[in-house]
Amino acid sequence: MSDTKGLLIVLSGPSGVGKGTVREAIFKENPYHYVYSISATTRQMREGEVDGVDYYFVSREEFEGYIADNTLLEYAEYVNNYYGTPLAMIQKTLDSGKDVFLEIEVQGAMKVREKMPEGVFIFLAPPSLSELEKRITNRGTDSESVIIERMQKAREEIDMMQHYDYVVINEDVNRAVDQVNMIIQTEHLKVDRVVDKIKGQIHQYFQEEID
Ligand SMILES: Nc1ncnc2c1ncn2[C@@H]1O[C@H](COP(=O)(O)OP(=O)(O)OP(=O)(O)O)[C@@H](O)[C@H]1O
Ligand SMILES: Nc1nc2c(ncn2[C@@H]2O[C@H](COP(=O)(O)O)[C@@H](O)[C@H]2O)c(=O)[nH]1
Repeated sequence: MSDTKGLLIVLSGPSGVGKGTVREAIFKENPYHYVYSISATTRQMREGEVDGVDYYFVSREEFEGYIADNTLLEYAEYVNNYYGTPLAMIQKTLDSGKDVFLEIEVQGAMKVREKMPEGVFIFLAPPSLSELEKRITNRGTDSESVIIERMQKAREEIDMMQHYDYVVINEDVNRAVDQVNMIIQTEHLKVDRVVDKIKGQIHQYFQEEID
């Protein structure tokens, strides 16, 4: 257990906006500080994806078992598939002082906000809907009908950006990465977090004297 808890960072926004791209760049710059929360999903594995790295790919029955057993922090049904955040690693990682990154859609992010309002909620927005469609299409991972469904969802999701702490427009990846980094730094420096850290250090000092 660390004297300061890690930060829960929720990066959300429509499919194809670039959440994964931005998160990967941030992890590359600072590989030891962050832990990525690997979600469970019932979606078919895409070419190049690895089970246990990109997602835990499970059947609908398995996923419904997680729901029944309450082992998910949140879950949502998105374009005919379940997606959910396993709860077990989140608290353990935050207690160890590391920041946890969740990369999830909007319904799930709002559920996390209810349960863990101390998290930092960042909405990644596209420069325009036409650019979003271009990105999903060029990624080449989804059929035409799925792209239409994802774009329909995107319109609803963009409407929800006002419920986030921060909105970052991902026009240029490097600029978006800088802005997310700046948000994380700012959140780490917030008074209550710094006070908690000092309290933890003082407590540890006396603990060592007592021992
Ligand atoms: N700023 C950008 N400019 C142009 N293309 C981008 C930008 N950011 C990401 N992309 C591209 O857009 C596509 C979608 O990005 P990515 O897979 O990271 O999105 P995502 O939000 O994680 O999607 P999903 O939620 O479906 O997993 C990728 O091909 C990526 O290379
Ligand atoms: N509510 C949750 N949403 C999640 C989770 N993991 C991923 N996602 C989001 O789902 C959509 C579709 O993802 P894709 O990999 O099929 O393109 C996208 O917005 C993801 O961010 C989760 O655990 N919970």
